[in-house]
Amino acid sequence: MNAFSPPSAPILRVEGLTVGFPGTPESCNVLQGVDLTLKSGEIFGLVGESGSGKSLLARSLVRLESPARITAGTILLEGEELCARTQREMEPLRGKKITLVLQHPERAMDPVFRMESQFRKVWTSDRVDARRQQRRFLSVIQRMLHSVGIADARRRCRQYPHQWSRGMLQRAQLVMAFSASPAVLILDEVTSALDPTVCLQILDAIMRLKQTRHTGVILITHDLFVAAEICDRVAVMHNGRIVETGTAGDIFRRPAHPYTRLLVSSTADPAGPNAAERQ
Ligand SMILES: Nc1ncnc2c1ncn2[C@@H]1O[C@H](COP(=O)(O)OP(=O)(O)OP(=O)(O)O)[C@@H](O)[C@H]1O
Repeated sequence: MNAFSPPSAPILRVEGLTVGFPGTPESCNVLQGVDLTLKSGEIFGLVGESGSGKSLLARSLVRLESPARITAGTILLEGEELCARTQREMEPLRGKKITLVLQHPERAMDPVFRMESQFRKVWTSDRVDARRQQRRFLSVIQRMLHSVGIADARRRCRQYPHQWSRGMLQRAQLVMAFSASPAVLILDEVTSALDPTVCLQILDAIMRLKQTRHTGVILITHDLFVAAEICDRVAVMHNGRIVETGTAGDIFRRPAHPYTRLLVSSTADPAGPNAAERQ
């Protein structure tokens, strides 16, 4: 699936990120000095056991860590430090430069508005050419929906969210997120609880959108098959730390850390039949 090599410019650099909940001792910080870099056009997988801190890391990167607190470390987005920003200073960046997409797409939709309106809401932006963008937004959205396998997009846009399946809503959510062309897109368990066919459609949608938009994607997943299939690099989290980072091939075929070995051995051949193609 990874036919395109990612360009090398790092757009996100996280160093020593330490996050804890007030009232708990420092030794119990949920994130304990996380380091990672993300390049433009790269899909970076984040795997690890439940409770290892993946979702808290995702929320911290968009500075929605509350009630937890960042106590140390830096988050550099295109060279800009995010940890020093107030919530108000973060608002212009969220959804535009850095976006977080969560598991339940139906919760992201307003049930009383047609899908067209849902798309229009995220399309409204402070871009210089916003007015012209508004005029052609429907045709662009329809083209993007078509590219992620949603046919008859014109009719579909006139429908309400409850008339779309969960898999379609998940793809709609991805189209919304990618349509703002953020530098960084964090996807937290977006393929969970979907049947395998829909899951493949979502993965294909992520690949197509990142290739056309050159977005750097952090993909959080419990599914090692998903990570092996789609990610350029994979990081393994354990007890609030990234214990190992490497290409999907390295992580799944030659795991170095004992926890990674345990994780991989508990899943039947996550490297899968396509592993050789990724080498
Ligand atoms: N209010 C809180 N006070 C203290 N600890 C908390 C609080 N909320 C969450 N935690 C802890 O934060 C840790 C990290 O949770 P997080 O949801 O980030 O894990 P995760 O790796 O995403 O798990 P999963 O894969 O199950 O979603 C958990 O161990 C959880 O117990």
